[in-house]
Amino acid sequence: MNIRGLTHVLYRNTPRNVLQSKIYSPCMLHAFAWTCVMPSEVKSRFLLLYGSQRGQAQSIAEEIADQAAEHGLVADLFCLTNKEKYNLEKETVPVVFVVSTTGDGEPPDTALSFVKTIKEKTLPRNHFARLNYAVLGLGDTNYANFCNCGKTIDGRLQELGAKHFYSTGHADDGVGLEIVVDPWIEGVWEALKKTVAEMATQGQQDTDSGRSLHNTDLSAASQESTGVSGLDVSLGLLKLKDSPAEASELPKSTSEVETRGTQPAPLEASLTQSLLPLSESALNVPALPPPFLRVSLEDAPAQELSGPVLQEHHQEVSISKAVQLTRDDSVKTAIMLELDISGKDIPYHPGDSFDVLCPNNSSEVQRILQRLRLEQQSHHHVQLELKKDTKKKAAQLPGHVPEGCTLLYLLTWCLEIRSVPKKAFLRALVECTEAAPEKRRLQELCSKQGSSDYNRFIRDTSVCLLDLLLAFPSCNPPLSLLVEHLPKLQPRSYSAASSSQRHPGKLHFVFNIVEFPACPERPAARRGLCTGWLSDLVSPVLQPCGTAQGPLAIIGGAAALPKVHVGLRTGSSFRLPSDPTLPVVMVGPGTGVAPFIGFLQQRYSLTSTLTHTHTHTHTHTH
Ligand SMILES: Cc1cc2nc3c(=O)[nH]c(=O)nc-3n(C[C@H](O)[C@H](O)[C@H](O)COP(=O)(O)O)c2cc1C
Repeated sequence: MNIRGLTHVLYRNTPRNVLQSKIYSPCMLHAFAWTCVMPSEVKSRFLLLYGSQRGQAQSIAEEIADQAAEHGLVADLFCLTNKEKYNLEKETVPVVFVVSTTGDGEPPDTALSFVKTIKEKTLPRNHFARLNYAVLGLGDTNYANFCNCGKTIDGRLQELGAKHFYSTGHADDGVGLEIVVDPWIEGVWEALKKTVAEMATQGQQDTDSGRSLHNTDLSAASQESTGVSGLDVSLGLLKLKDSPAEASELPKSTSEVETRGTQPAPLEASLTQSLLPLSESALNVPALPPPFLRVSLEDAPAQELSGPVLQEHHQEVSISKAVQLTRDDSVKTAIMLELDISGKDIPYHPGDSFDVLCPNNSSEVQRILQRLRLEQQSHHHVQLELKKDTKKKAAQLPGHVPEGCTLLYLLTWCLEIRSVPKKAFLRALVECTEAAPEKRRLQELCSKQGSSDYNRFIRDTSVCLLDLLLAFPSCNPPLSLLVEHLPKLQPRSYSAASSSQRHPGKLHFVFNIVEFPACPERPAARRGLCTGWLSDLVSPVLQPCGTAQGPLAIIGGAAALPKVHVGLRTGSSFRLPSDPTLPVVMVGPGTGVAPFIGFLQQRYSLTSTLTHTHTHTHTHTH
């Protein structure tokens, strides 16, 4: 029985709902039938052609040929110069080109004649209509015409009707060929196997339709032989059941086969997935930032630090009061905190702001430790050293990491783990990522071509290191990379919402608990770093006390008042005009009205400003 006959049997015996489900298309049945009748021990071949000046393209092509057997394929490997060995016009298998560029964007000597031939102006537009090919171009971005030979061959084959079966790779010797070459080779096998099968199916269809054109009797005989009776087809993949169908519903045209891509195209781009053209584009990725730190962990007994890294002007103060300003069903929870600054040197004025030193979220720290597989060493002491052979200019030990602090302390109080990773960090993460598609996506995100995806999926959604580690599970960076790339954990600043004249020894500030809802890039919702931490600090001591209009909760007795570290920010010029007769209009969004409360208390010695101002704000912001 021929392929078409077997396809027909499969088709007639496959339930309609299975066919309609798009899981098994008629086209697939056809391809499947082809694989059924193919002798399993015969390896599928493909043609592998290289053009090389100094041997790199040749050795990469040889490497591809060596790996082919592992994938059940065999490569016919030739240098482009050996034209008598191949015939692209008649080729019935996929063709892979590996070509470098030399001189000033010229083809290597061994590819010159091939390029000249395909550039021949007399060639018709459909000259290579049957050709399925992929190009791996080698070049160097330090030269003006990057990968020009690969691009020339690619462009001309397209003009002459050939089709890509796999995206073109442009590898840059300037940053390391392997950045593109390795993932390109890893991905080519799947595409090759599919294309080999599709071309074989196509070849068979062409043969069959050729036969039917020339011999109608043979066609009739073949249709007879496709009757179910007398055939015993048993397949594990498909559950066969009688279901009559017309032979005319079988795929007939070549376009049905050709329009199927080698991989299902994603519908939407995401943090981990790009769309065309980016997914097939050549990438300009930044140079790999040179590593400069050696980080070791020591299990030596030493005093463990606790609390933030303090500077001179930072002081520890108690939270003496907390008032929840909004009701539970409000869009945002607003809280006013009163700090007891009596006896401290914090000479603030309304219009000033001050820093609150907050730690990273402990569960995020734990999850990073887990991902780095360092949970067991969280209390080990971190030793930092500059790499002696580092190529980084003016490399320095990070000043924000205290000597000998523990790993837990480092991640809790020193590094901004929520910071949005810069492109250089993404570039460095590429090197620690195993899976080829993840590697490629990280390359895209740090590349020039992937800039808008970077903005959309990383910067605008405030994606942080942990989000990336979760989205790219085969990315396993060493601790040193985190210390090199994560910036110093910054304090968060708040405006004073009180006047020290009105509240001597006290400092008020107001904040909303910022919620970042879950999104595809960040599957778990999270709260603002400092506001989430502050609300956790006070919530155990908040006691409900609300009336319909008044505050809902207020901090309980003097016991167990939480402490925070703060520092006054100097140099503010945000002040009320000194002329008290001057009318002032104050406009601010939400908790942005905080400094105005201080101004009003200062000027009018108001006591109930907070609630009034808040009510007013509410009206305007919702
Ligand atoms: C003399 C010379 C000229 C080159 N000119 C270019 C060029 O114009 N464009 C480009 O992208 N790469 C250029 N390259 C980089 C090579 O294409 C790249 O190093 C490639 O990996 C070499 O592969 P091969 O050893 O197979 O020739 C040039 C390299 C050399 C040594």
